[in-house]
Amino acid sequence: RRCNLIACSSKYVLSQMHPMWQGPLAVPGGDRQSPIDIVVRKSVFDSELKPLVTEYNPETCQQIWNNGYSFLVEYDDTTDKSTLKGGPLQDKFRLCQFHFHWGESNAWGSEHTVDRRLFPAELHLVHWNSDKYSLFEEAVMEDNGLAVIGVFLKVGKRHEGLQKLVDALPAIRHKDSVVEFTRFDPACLLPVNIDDYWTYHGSLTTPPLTESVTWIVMKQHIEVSHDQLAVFRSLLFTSAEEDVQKSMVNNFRVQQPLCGRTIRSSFS
Ligand SMILES: NS(=O)(=O)/N=C1/NCCS1
Ligand SMILES: [Zn+2]
Repeated sequence: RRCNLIACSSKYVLSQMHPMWQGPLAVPGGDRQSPIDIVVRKSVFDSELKPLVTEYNPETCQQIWNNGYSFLVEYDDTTDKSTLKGGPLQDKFRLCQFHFHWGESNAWGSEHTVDRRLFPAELHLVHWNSDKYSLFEEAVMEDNGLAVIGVFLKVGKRHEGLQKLVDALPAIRHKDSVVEFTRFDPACLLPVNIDDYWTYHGSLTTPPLTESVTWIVMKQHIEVSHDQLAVFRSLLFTSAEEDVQKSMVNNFRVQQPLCGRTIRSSFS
């Protein structure tokens, strides 16, 4: 408890040293960092939470690229074509990208956990508040700037919708590689039931780590095959020019102190 208080009370918290980010990253505030463990019995049912409304337009899908930490599928967010509203959100949020975090083995890889349960991977669909701001870069600095949907992945049957994305990965094996990627509907990656979720106020889990995120973590996971996940692990953190090639695995942040935050659930 004491160590948590130190982490929460200090003006700056040093996020876990991470080789990819060359040393500790001080983040402002530090009392609403992510990811966290979701302790189910401590979450509070909120009957005011509405169903989530996603309206994704596959035509806004543009490219897929390896940013040296994960791979991102990027969407045209110059207009309100792919949006998220409802749930805990007061405003309309625009989809800008989605990406994943995963482990070197199926035993771990997710950033959030549920009662300490780890999943082999976690999908993040990143949206910014287009009612209040005009650019992601602006929204990322504001309390109510971002909304990220987290979906856990479990190893099981092959995910047909994911395969188009998996087939594109060999073309972006190295850091900074990018290929055109169009007409992909991210709704196919959502679980059947999107009405059951946990929500809390937190931060980005990769730079700039700003405390601007309303997290919406789905209770229901999706299934992908072992082979599909293995292709994620065939990506590299390193660029083609580097001598030593490093497999892109374990690209998750260590969990952060809850600092007294309440996690609400949309289900009882
Ligand atoms: N993993 S995450 O979605 O919380 N982090 C991000 N950093 C920049 C855009 S999304
Ligand atoms: Zn993420």
